[in-house]
Amino acid sequence: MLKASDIAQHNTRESCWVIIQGQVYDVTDFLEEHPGGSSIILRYGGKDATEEYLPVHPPGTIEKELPPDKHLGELDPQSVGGVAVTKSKPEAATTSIPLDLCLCLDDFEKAAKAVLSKRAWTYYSSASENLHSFRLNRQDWERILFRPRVLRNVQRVNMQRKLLGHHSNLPLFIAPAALARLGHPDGELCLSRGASAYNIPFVVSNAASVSMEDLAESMQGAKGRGCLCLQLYVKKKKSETLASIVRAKQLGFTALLVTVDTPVVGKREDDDRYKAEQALETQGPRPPPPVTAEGIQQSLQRSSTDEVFVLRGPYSSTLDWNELAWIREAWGDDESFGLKGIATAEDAHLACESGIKRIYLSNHGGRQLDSAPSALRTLLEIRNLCPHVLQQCEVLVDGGVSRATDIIKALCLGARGVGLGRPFLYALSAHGTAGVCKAIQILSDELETSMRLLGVVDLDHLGPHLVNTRELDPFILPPGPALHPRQSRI
Ligand SMILES: Cc1cc2nc3c(=O)[nH]c(=O)nc-3n(C[C@H](O)[C@H](O)[C@H](O)COP(=O)(O)O)c2cc1C
Repeated sequence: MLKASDIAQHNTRESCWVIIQGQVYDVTDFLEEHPGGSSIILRYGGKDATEEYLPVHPPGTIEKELPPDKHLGELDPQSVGGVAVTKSKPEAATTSIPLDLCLCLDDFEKAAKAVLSKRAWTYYSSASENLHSFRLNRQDWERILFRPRVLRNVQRVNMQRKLLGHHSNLPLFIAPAALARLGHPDGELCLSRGASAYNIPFVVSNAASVSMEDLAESMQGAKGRGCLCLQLYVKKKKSETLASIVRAKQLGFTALLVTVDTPVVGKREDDDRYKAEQALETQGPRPPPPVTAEGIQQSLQRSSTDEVFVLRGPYSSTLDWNELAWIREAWGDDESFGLKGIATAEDAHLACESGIKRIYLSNHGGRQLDSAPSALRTLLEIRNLCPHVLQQCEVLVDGGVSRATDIIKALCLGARGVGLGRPFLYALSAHGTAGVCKAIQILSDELETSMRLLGVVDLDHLGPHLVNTRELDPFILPPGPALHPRQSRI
């Protein structure tokens, strides 16, 4: 048993120990490898990090990441009197907008903002650089107008659709978003319960804070209700990627979507600023680097060769079209395999040419490359330059969706289904599973009403004749010579 006062001595970069759920770990060698940066660990050096650790790591993470000899033993509970245990700050407000007053998805955003910690709000709401893509996502849906038809019998409406290999009650799914436990103690379980209750697909993030096993178990018993798919980040270590694929397969996940827009993590300044503030608070200001020609030269050289400098995040920056082959092979079923984060007609065409059957158009909620197009613009580009993709592949879209009318517009233009990320994170943060269920119910009601008002009773009757895209058309590459796979590779 280790004494709290002894553990407290190990609070530096040279020797850093943390307590998690009564167990003591030496994380010194892991500091630089930590995907969330070293400063957050250093903040808890020599202290109890349980409250910080639990919401953002699935069970077993530390055991998996650290060699067994870094588990130093148990904390002596008798000794705790002297240990400086860092509690998370009481930043969260206690009031929110009551569920009854959440009438549209934007209400959940306001409700969540009122209850989330600064850290959680920052992580969920942030987007990259000037937020151009983030804003475009929302604005572009508004630039499409409907061409509603009248005098039709719209009494009965069919909103069901086969989506992500699943007979879904609605043409929408829960998009993968990491760290749901930052928003609610049950985290992603709120999402799996909601997906199951409403029989829609849930694409689980590869960086989820609840294990795939627990999510799969939560869906059991709800026979045929909802389905789980896995979003895959290809990690630098191939073995980690393979392990995720094997686990998902064994647990009966029905589809695999490889995220391809994240060779590095985008520059989200709100997140970076939050981390810098935390580091400043605990470690004080860092001395400025010496400004000499030699020093600058060295740091430039380092930044172009040193992986840690160049690559933001733990993801593979070498993933290319050829490397996809082993991932497809490991998954073993092309019908349920897809790519997430396609943003041009060329790449959609290339994917289709390589036999990929599912293409998910997305700019990652504006969190990756700023000024990347909205999924809606990519969809319009595909319509112009390689419309056959819409026939040969299941095309999914996401980004900035806040209304069922946005979903209908996407479907009219050839998308098979539409994902929502932040709206569900906000719903679970404000009201847990009940919030997620209410958010889906709102979308379902809006969908039914809007289809009737548009004069359509079945999703299969939606088509381009029902929308006016003129406002966006001037910004979309016009139809031209057919795309060639080899040209596309350039
Ligand atoms: C907080 C947050 C975490 C996310 N985590 C992931 C992730 O782990 N994997 C992934 O492929 N996309 C991730 N995304 C992107 C979403 O899958 C989706 O593309 C995006 O949220 C859609 O935009 P919306 O939030 O406006 O609906 C994340 C988005 C947010 C907001």
